[in-house]
Amino acid sequence: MGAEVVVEGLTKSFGKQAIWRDVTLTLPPGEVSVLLGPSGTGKSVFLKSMIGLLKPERGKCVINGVDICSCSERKLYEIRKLFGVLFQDGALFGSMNLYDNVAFPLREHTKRSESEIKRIVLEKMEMVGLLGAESKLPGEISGGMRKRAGLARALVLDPEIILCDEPDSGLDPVRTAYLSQLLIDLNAQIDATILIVTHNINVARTVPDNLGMLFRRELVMFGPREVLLTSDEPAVEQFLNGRRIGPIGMSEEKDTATMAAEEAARAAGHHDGSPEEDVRGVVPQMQPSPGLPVRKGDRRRKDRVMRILHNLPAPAQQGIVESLSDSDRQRYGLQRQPAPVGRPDDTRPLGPGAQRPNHALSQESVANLPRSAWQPPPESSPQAPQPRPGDG
Ligand SMILES: Nc1ncnc2c1ncn2[C@@H]1O[C@H](COP(=O)(O)OP(=O)(O)OP(=O)(O)O)[C@@H](O)[C@H]1O
Repeated sequence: MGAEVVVEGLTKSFGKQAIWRDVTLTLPPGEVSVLLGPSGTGKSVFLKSMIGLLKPERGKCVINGVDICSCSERKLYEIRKLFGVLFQDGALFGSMNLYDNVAFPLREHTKRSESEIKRIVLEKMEMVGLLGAESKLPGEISGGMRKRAGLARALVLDPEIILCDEPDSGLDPVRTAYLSQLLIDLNAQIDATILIVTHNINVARTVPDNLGMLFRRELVMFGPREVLLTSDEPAVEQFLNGRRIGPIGMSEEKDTATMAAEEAARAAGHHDGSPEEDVRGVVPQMQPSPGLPVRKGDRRRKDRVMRILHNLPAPAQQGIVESLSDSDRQRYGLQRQPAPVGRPDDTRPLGPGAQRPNHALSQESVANLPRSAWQPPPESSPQAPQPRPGDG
């Protein structure tokens, strides 16, 4: 199982420029998480801080009991071996063919023989669908192939934690879907903890177990994907829907006068090309390809989320409960829920022509949810995590 990453109160600035402050989140072991955020909010800086390439001024990032923000260089070197990182552009060496690029970390960090290296390199290249392209130079292949080669290289040291910086950048929607599938398949195969940084809403909606967003130098939220996907937080709603109307502006945030002027223009009938439909709401999560094992992280995640279900906002509860299979419902002792009803108290204005998602739980449904922290049946999941203090 992948390692847990516990980030507490992390704060980073460059000189006088504050990037983000007091970021606290946990990447649960073996689960897939996505971090969203407008351009320039410091998502890449966050990834670099997690592997100790940048030093935050305050806070901790604890992996296997080691705080990588304050540990020795030697410890950091050891901890870094747990990571596989897919950088935005693949970060391949332009003068090396794909085989040598993928073999690089093995030659650099291990004492493996060339025949062992060959076995591992070919195995990972097969995993990402690049077998046969070993002798190509990075300049001779497409952007999607470069990403996959970067992923193969990130995998050769059998990482427990995989960080992906905008794996979709420069890829068309179809290649992005294939790459997303590859990451979910990988998670099913090796149970690694995965963090993906992206702007891609489709990836955010369909891939992760957990979803968070950076905005205005803070982590707006981080938790089960259903919480963010059904959130009424204006910045989240604007970002998910890709609208101009809202607190996010061209240079990250808007002043109130600009927001008021945009609202007035909209009210006067100006259509700015933003999508009519509100895409918020929980959609089915991407599953591993047929024939692959089920994701262990998925089971652990469901158990974890059911323990904290009663603490989550009602729309998120609704999304979680609706996505449970019949056998899940049995496991958690849930009755089939009656059809959801709309939320009468939500009267905030929506974008032009947008529909409010109908995702609130009825009072009767809420009454049917477990009232106290749920625990996995001991005989069916002996290794299920125990509730932690504060979970419920
Ligand atoms: N080494 C550095 N020195 C000084 N400033 C930096 C450094 N690295 C990043 N920054 C600044 O930190 C801010 C956040 O950059 P970062 O690349 O993390 O944003 P991002 O959210 O990943 O953006 P995008 O989505 O456009 O890739 C930017 O203003 C950038 O100029």
